[in-house]
Amino acid sequence: MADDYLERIGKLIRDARQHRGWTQSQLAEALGTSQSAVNRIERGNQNISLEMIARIGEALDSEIVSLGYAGPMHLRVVGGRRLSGSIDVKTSKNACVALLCASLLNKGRTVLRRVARIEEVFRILEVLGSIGVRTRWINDGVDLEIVPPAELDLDAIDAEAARRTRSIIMFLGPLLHRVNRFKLPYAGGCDLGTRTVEPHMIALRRFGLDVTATEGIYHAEVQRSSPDRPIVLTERGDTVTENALLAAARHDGVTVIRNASSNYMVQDLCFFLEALGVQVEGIGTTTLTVHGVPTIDVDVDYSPSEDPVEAMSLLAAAVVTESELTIRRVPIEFMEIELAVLEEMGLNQDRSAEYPADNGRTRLVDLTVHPSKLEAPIDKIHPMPFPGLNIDNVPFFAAIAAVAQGKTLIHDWVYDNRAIYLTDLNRLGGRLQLLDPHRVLVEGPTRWRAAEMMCPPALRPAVVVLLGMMAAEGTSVLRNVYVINRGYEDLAERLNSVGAQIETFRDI
Ligand SMILES: CC(=O)N[C@H]1[C@@H](OP(=O)(O)OP(=O)(O)OC[C@H]2O[C@@H](n3ccc(=O)[nH]c3=O)[C@H](O)[C@@H]2O)O[C@H](CO)[C@@H](O)[C@@H]1O
Ligand SMILES: C=C(OP(=O)(O)O)C(=O)O
Repeated sequence: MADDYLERIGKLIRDARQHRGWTQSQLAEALGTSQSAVNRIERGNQNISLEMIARIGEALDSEIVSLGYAGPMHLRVVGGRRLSGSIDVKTSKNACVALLCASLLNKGRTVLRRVARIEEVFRILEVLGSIGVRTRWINDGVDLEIVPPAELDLDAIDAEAARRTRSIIMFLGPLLHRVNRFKLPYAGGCDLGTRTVEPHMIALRRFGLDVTATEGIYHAEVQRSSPDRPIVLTERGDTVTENALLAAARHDGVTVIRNASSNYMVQDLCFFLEALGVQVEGIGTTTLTVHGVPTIDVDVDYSPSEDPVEAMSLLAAAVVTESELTIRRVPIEFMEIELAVLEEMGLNQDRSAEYPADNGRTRLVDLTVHPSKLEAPIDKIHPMPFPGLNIDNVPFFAAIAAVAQGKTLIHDWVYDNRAIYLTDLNRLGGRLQLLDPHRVLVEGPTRWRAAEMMCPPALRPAVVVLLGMMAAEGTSVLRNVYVINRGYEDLAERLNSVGAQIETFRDI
């Protein structure tokens, strides 16, 4: 961009900011950057991306600089490049959304450290903001502060934001302690086939919540009651376990939850509840005993842990690009089975000594992946609830199997649609055969070729396609990557920092 152009944009931004009555620091906070960066932008001394112009336009609600915010975001990938160096894993989407919902339990101020700046979190923040919860990014946009109002304004709920996430379902647990009657829009999220919320209703009914669903709205009525015996979950699902925990946290008494998920996000939520003064026994097991407290009013400061699925994604990026890459801050307990399978496939990797995550509980390692000659595994790849191979990590095995010698059977029994989207890799030269909606046979190795295509409407398969593009020589285009931004913060920029060449652009 020519310098005078930068200066002109800088002036427009300054005018729009002043028109809004904001200081540079306030704008910086809204953008998650520093005051000095805003100052440089306004003086035209900072190269500024279309992406940043779009975000400023959005923050200032200004037509003048909203030019770049016209359409969906796309990625242009120059593939065939080796990655090198090291990259940090960010905090997990799934813990962050659960903790945001959990903040509704607390009358006090909640601070969550190093929250991933991802679309899924933004949607929940929009919903929280619409019902009167004050949220703001602090410490240069790194941490989140959440301050609830005395009364929530549930009638004002931002239904559009709510419908774009599935996590909104986790409002039910906390809300049943605050209001006797409320409405919530249906939960949305990725298109992965049928994902019922029946297990949530079955668990929460025990606390006196009755929900009828009509025309895209859940109508909730609460006549608070005590579960008189252990709650047995009908599925060992993550968010259903979290919802039961959230309901139990402010239930005046002891609640036992059986067939609970002990997955990473559930553990993070348990640690957070403990910080709120709710004792939880059995963390990491399938029976959780919750000593609820009727009123929670504490100023709490908590650091959610790192994302094992992001760790798996970065590992898969290294494997398909035949790179040597160190992935730092890997929550090893939640990657062990994946790594054991990959070792059997021939992956050459080494790990640092373990060290604690900022929550003081989760164990992390730095993992270095070396270029390896991989063979297809003898047994099929299939997920199980933790401690099994993580359901969200299964799609990454499709990309890895594509570079391994031989045939790998991937069986995603969990989701109706997800395995189907993996066959998008065929557009990039992959040889994947869909045996039925849940099983794909991947034949490797692959001679990748560049292509232009739409993102599949599911987060992990979309990233798998991106990985294929990174492996393919030439320039590929991946269109409409909102679904990736739902779960990954600045993925393109971060991969570029270790040697990828991915450009983000928008239709203007
Ligand atoms: C915000 C969040 O944390 N999302 C995660 C959570 O979603 P969430 O907890 O919403 O997962 P679902 O309730 O949709 O469960 C996933 C699928 O597995 C099936 N199922 C699940 C458990 C079980 O014991 N038996 C069974 O059949 C469900 O019927 C469903 O089809 O868990 C999923 C499964 O780990 C992950 O993919 C999501 O990333
Ligand atoms: C399926 C996923 O998430 P969600 O439950 O948010 O749709 C995922 O993280 O891969």
